[in-house]
Amino acid sequence: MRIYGLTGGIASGKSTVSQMLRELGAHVLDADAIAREVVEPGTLGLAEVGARFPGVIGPDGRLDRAKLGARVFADPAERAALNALLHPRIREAFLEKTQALAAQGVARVLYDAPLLIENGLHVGLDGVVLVWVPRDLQKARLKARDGLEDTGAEARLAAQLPLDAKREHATWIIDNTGDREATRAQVQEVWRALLARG
Ligand SMILES: CC(C)(COP(=O)(O)OP(=O)(O)OC[C@H]1O[C@@H](n2cnc3c(N)ncnc32)[C@H](O)[C@@H]1O)[C@@H](O)C(=O)NCCC(=O)NCCS
Ligand SMILES: Nc1ncnc2c1ncn2[C@@H]1O[C@H](COP(=O)(O)OP(=O)(O)OP(=O)(O)O)[C@@H](O)[C@H]1O
Repeated sequence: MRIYGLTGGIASGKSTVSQMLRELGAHVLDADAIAREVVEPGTLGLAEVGARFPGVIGPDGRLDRAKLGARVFADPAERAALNALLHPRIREAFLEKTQALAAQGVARVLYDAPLLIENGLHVGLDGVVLVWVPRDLQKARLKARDGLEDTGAEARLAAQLPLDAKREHATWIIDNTGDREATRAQVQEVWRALLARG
């Protein structure tokens, strides 16, 4: 089975591209979704996060994501601590899901992961698709989508490698500056390239 990375940055348009790829028949595994599964109520992941970050589990027993986000995006050391707890679990769940797809005979899978390159996970993959936008547009879309003030948006952008620095690791770059149809045309082209590789 071939494994491709699908990356970008916060609010660069990965989910938009991933949805378009799914419509074309691609299998996409979503790291953000896996990151939620590993802290579902009753998991060891949630227990460990609750022990390290007191007060982030709400009265309903669920993770208060806004509270934890405010803490970790404001402080690199706190973020590193959360990453150390969750990234190995996310990685393990990704490998399990990939193996299950391989056992079903699926020919290729894309791993949609915002921190793919930051975490060195692009090394050894069959290729990397980067969803790129200029930084000012990335910030504007982030603020609009998440209702963030400038400081909050800057803190989140600072937690990731700039998209411009990710370009050198990309096999294909999808420029998501234009409208959705302009992006869809590029997605179709990349999908054809993936199919051509077998
Ligand atoms: C801090 C948390 C609780 C905030 O939750 P929230 O629902 O507000 O955001 P969500 O999970 O949807 O993430 C939104 C975006 O933030 C960015 N982001 C999330 N975590 C991180 C991180 N540790 N470092 C840098 N950027 C991050 C990504 O671009 C992601 O797509 C959550 O993001 C989390 O648990 N992060 C740690 C796990 C992780 O690294 N996830 C990223 C994918 S592996
Ligand atoms: N081509 C586009 N034109 C206009 N708006 C867009 C376009 N692509 C995405 N958006 C909007 O920009 C925001 C970010 O897109 P999306 O959620 O796909 O990004 P993402 O990379 O998956 O983000 P995250 O990693 O933070 O979850 C969303 O509000 C989305 O509706």
